[in-house]
Amino acid sequence: MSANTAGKTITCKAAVAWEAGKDLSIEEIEVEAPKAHEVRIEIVYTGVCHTDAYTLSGKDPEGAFPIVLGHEGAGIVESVGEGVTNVKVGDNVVALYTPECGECKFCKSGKTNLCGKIRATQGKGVMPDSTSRFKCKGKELLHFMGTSTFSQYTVVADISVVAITDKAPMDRTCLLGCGITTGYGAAVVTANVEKGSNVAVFGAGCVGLSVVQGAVKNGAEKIIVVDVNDGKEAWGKKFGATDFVNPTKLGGKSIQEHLVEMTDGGCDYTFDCTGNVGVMRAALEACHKGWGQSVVIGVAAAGQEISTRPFQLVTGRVWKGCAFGGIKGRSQLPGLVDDYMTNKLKVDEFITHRQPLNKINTAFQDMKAGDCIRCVVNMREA
Ligand SMILES: NC(=O)c1ccc[n+]([C@@H]2O[C@H](COP(=O)([O-])OP(=O)(O)OC[C@H]3O[C@@H](n4cnc5c(N)ncnc54)[C@H](O)[C@@H]3O)[C@@H](O)[C@H]2O)c1
Ligand SMILES: N[C@@H](CCC(=O)N[C@@H](CSCO)C(=O)NCC(=O)O)C(=O)O
Ligand SMILES: [Zn+2]
Ligand SMILES: [Zn+2]
Repeated sequence: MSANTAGKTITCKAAVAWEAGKDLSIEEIEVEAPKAHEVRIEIVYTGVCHTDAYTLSGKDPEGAFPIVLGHEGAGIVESVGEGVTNVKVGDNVVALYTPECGECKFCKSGKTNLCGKIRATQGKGVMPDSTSRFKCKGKELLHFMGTSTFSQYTVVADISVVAITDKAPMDRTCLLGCGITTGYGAAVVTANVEKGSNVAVFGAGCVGLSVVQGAVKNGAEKIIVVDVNDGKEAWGKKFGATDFVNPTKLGGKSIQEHLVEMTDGGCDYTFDCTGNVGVMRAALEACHKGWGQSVVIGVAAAGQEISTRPFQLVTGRVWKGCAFGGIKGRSQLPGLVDDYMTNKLKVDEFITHRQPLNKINTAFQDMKAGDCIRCVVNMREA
């Protein structure tokens, strides 16, 4: 493909979100060649994340339409624009919605994985030069999170892509583009959970189970999964959780009170993996006085706000949050792929459903059903 298509517009299939709240539509779209410091990727597999559904719902203040959603993708570099040195044609890659330029104030701070270089245009759904590479039926389509993996071909900034070993199966590594890395990184990098800690994880989806996996890796002693779905008890145990609590079955006692009792004063670390602001409050208040830390990972709808008594913070609890687990994609993702390849990181276990591109709306339905951890979409089957 690359010999014939470099420098030309490619026509391919993509799932287009024409408007908020409507199903995606499989369309033929035109994908322009990459400009300087851009990379065109054939997306081979993509996961579907709750954040895609969140933006499609219309509750994302940055969500605009029509758009090509998707941000959990793996594929092969088809062509590169002028000046691209970090990847080459034929490389197996993972798209990064959290880029890493290595040069901006954020990248150089050593304090965060957030990169400022292209965040403004990324949030507006355009490439760094403020234009789109996608067209359908004569209309421009917006990019999503700098990745747009629901297209058979996409164009990303060179700082938004990382090459990984071609020995790793792309139908698994796509999940390192968001869900698994996010939860695992939140435990291992952002919280840096200490050996012997008590940990509570609210919400046992792909993100929460990945937090469990990270807490196990760091030697946590008690790992309590909190979920309203009893079916998640077995999932939590599969990943190494020691306890499970269904907060709706506490006979009127609050979940924070229950966790404080279970842990002799409160958890050392808690994680919100639900996106529910009431849960975020409970997670903070379940922390141990003096040192407990609560990490917000869940994404809440526009207009939602968190609250607690300031006394909770005055008495030493810490409220923080992270995107992509605090992981720097270009520096750290290849290491996670190696951990997967050497059986140190579970990835296969998260895949409960698979769909072809032409059934991507079923993948969204799968995701919303209680028995789905992740659905992987095969982009070559359309
Ligand atoms: N910050 C980031 O970088 C980042 C990355 C990926 C996903 N996210 C967000 O993380 C969240 C989780 O994603 P996911 O894919 O794991 O979702 P998911 O829907 O698969 O899992 C959420 C789990 O929370 C449980 N839950 C719902 N309400 C609850 C409640 N009141 N108390 C306890 N449990 C409850 C559900 O039963 C489910 O098991 C979403 O909000 C998503 O948008 C954030
Ligand atoms: N546009 C949304 C923000 C959504 C959000 O917080 N996204 C996370 C990644 S979620 C992946 O599933 C993120 O990367 N945040 C940091 C950033 O966007 O710079 C809103 O405004 O609510
Ligand atoms: Zn995501
Ligand atoms: Zn940067």
